[in-house]
Amino acid sequence: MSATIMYGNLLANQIREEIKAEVEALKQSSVHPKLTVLIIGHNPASKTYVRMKQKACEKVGIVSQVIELEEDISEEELLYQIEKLNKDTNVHGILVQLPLPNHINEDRVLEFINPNKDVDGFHPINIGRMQIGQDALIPCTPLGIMKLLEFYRVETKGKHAVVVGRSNIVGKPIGQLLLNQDATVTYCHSKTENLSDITKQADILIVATGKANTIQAADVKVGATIVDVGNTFLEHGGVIGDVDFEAVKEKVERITPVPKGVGPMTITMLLHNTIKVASHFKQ
Ligand SMILES: Nc1nc(=O)c2c([nH]1)NC[C@@H]1CN(c3ccc(C(=O)N[C@@H](CCC(=O)O)C(=O)O)cc3)C=[N+]21
Repeated sequence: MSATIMYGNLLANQIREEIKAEVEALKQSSVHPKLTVLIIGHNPASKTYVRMKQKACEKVGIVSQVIELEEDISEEELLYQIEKLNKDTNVHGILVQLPLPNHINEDRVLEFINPNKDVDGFHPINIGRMQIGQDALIPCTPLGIMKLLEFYRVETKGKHAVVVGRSNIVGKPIGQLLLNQDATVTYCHSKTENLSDITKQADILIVATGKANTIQAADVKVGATIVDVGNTFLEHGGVIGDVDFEAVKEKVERITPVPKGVGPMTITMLLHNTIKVASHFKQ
């Protein structure tokens, strides 16, 4: 039996068509959805991601503005830029591209964004709302993964979901969303002992370590569903995930590829969150 490859780009394209129609409808009621991205410094990966976000916005008719700020900008100046966007009624979504330079306090910056415009879903208010199951802006990668699991009819209720990686932007929130959908969730991380013993028990395995080859064929259960969140850029071009895809796919029921797996869903959920905010501006 060969695995189903869960192509995020196919579902992403389908959802983007729906979003495009919703943007059209919003424009009919004089709301022009707009996303503003702040990018600080010259991280090449950040530039690539921001360009992808801009292009995706353009394709569905969302206005995208990118504000490029110098690497040595002060935290106060950055907060001032955010404050202007918080107040600007034409701006629906605000995204501060991460990582930030070391001299800037990331927590302070993320908390400064108006939670109702926080299309990344990184504000403590949104994290709290999500945790208690209230309506919230949900982080894009976890939300994209949930949509992908739903599309491929992956049962979560009562299943053992193992999350490898505990970042605030992927690991922690995807575990919470799976729990909210009645999965039994185990978190693993860099200090976990006997990692393989735990990942082998997973019905659903989410791998978000940012390290290539974290998961090999021996680390998965036959028939499992594997979601690879990794995005490591190779020196000579190309991008790979955290899972040894070729070997693992022979053993499992479903697996996401990299590229064309989770990544395109992340960007699509950014568009989704932006029109979610914009639709609140409709009278
Ligand atoms: N405030 C903030 N929000 C983010 O959402 C955010 C961030 N900072 N910092 C960096 C990470 C990373 N991230 C990705 C988005 C798309 C792909 C993606 O689409 N990747 C392609 C491959 C890359 C390519 O084709 O060049 C794919 O998987 O098919 C990957 C990674 C968003 N991030």
